[in-house]
Amino acid sequence: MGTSRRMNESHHDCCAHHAEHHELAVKDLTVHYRRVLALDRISFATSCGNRVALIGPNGAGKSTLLKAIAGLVPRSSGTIRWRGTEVRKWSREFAYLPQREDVDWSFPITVRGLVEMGRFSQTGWWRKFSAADHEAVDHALESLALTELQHRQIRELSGGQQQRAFLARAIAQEAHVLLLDEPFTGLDRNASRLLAELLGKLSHEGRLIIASHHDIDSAYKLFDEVLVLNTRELAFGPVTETLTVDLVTRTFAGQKAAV
Ligand SMILES: Nc1ncnc2c1ncn2[C@@H]1O[C@H](COP(=O)(O)OP(=O)(O)OP(=O)(O)O)[C@@H](O)[C@H]1O
Repeated sequence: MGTSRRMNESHHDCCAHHAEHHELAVKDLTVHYRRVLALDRISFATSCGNRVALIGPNGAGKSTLLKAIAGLVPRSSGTIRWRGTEVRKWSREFAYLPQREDVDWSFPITVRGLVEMGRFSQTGWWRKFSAADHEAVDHALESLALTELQHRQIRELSGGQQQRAFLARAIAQEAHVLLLDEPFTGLDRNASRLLAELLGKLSHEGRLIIASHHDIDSAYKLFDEVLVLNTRELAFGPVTETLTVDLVTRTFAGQKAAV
C-alpha cells in the first residue's frame, strides 16, 4: 500500500512538468581520451518513462556516453540538458551503475549499507540519518525485493541480486535517470526476466532508463528507443522502427554481434 502510493508520487514528481522540462537532450557531444576520439558529435533527446538501449560494437563509446551523461568523464564539446537546464557535473538525479567487471565485489559492505550510500550523496556525510532516510532505504529495498537480503554481504549475492542492490541504491538516491552499463550481461534467464520486469516498473514510475546492451534480439522487447552508435551516431528512434536487420548488419560489419 505504502509502496504503491510512493510510486505514484514518484511518477507524479517526474512527469508533472511539461515535456520540455523533463527531457534529456544531448547535443553534439564529443569526448576524447587524450588522443582517442571516443564520441563524435552525438545528439539525441528523450523523455522520462522511456527505456533507451545503446547498441554498437565493442569500443563504440557506449560506456563513455553513459559516463559523460553521468558527469563522470569530461566532455570535449557539446551540451547535455536535463529538464531544460544544462548539466555540467554529477547531480543526484543521475545514477550510474558500472559494468560488473568494474566493481570490486569483495568490498565489505552489506546490501543495506550499499543502499544507504544512495542517501549520503543527498544528505552529506556529516548529517545524521533521519527517519525519512531510513524510510527511503526501506522503500528502495522493498521495491527491489531485497528486504530479506538486506543484511547479507554484497559479495555473497548472485549477479542478479547484486544488480538489484545497485538499482536499490539509485532508488534510495531518488535518481530519475538510471544509466546502466550492460545490466543484463552475465545474468541467467530468471534473473534477466526479473531485471526486465523491474526496469519496466521503474520506467512506468516515470524514470528514464538508458542502458548499454549487447543482445540485439532481446532489445526489441526490453527497450522503447535505441541509439545505435559507433563513435558517431548511426541512428536514434523507436526500437522497432530503428533497429533494422540492415542497420545491425552495417553497424557490426567486421564484428560479430551477440545475437
Ligand atoms: N580510460 C580510457 N582511456 C583511454 N581510452 C579509453 C578509456 N576508456 C575507453 N577508451 C576508449 O574509448 C573508446 C570507447 O570505449 P567505451 O568503453 O566507451 O566503448 P564501449 O562501446 O562501451 O565498448 P564495450 O562494448 O567493449 O564495453 C574505445 O576506443 C576505448 O578504447
